[in-house]
Amino acid sequence: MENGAARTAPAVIVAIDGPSGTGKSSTSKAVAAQLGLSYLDTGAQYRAITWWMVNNGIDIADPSAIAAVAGKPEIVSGTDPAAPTITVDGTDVSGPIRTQEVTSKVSAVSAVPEVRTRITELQRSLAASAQNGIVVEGRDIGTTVLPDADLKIFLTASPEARAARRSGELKGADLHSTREALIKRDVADSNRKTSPLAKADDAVEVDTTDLTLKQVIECVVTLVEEKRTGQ
Ligand SMILES: Nc1ncnc2c1ncn2[C@@H]1O[C@H](COP(=O)(O)OP(=O)(O)OP(=O)(O)O)[C@@H](O)[C@H]1O
Ligand SMILES: Nc1ccn([C@@H]2O[C@H](COP(=O)(O)O)[C@@H](O)[C@H]2O)c(=O)n1
Repeated sequence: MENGAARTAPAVIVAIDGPSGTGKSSTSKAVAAQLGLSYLDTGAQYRAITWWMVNNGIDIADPSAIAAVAGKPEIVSGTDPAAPTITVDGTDVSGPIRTQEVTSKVSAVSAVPEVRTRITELQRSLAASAQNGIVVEGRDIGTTVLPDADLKIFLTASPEARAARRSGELKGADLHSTREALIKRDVADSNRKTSPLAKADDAVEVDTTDLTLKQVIECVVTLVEEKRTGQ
């Protein structure tokens, strides 16, 4: 049985979207592990294709150059929440996709429609093959990738809270520049033409500004369980 959990509940598809640093990855991973579901970090997929573009000398400022090679890299995501993996052409890129260079270029690459089509196909295929269900987190999961998800959550938090979380993670990086970088990425992701960062009309919004991570996880687990029992 997937993730080692003995379950009898029907498969459930959970979409978790929101801006950077709202807690999507931490929450999704923990909820999936707790409920015996698969887990997919779609941001890691966009980061992986960006890493490949940078590594292959593709001009990130030229959408047509990106589009021309969008189908080339083979991106494989492992969906065990206890040990999620991401490879490009067989190489483990879980570390390199978190560099400042990739973070600063990912919004430009993910805005290219050919890239989105390619990555969306991968995401739908992984969701369809998750036997017990899956938690998929990103920016457009509830609106575009899985519009029929059983439960959609949209996480938010103030820019100040998000910057404080991120600078803690980056070992005390400057709070002001971290906040500016987060906002810049959100603006780019929210304003692209194809499948922008957006809350689905039927998503439940959870403001995590004043919640601990544990409280957010409990809140989402409760929402999933209510969905499963038809409450
Ligand atoms: N409610 C919370 N309270 C305090 N810290 C939190 C909370 N939620 C998440 N964090 C911390 O904030 C940081 C960012 O969280 P996480 O990576 O889960 O966010 P994200 O929305 O997935 O970000 P991104 O979209 O940029 O990948 C992590 O260090 C995480 O431990
Ligand atoms: N569904 C998604 C998920 C992510 N992106 C793009 O990837 C970037 C990195 O995402 P992280 O969650 O790892 O921070 C993000 O800024 C988006 O540009 C996306 O477009 N759609």
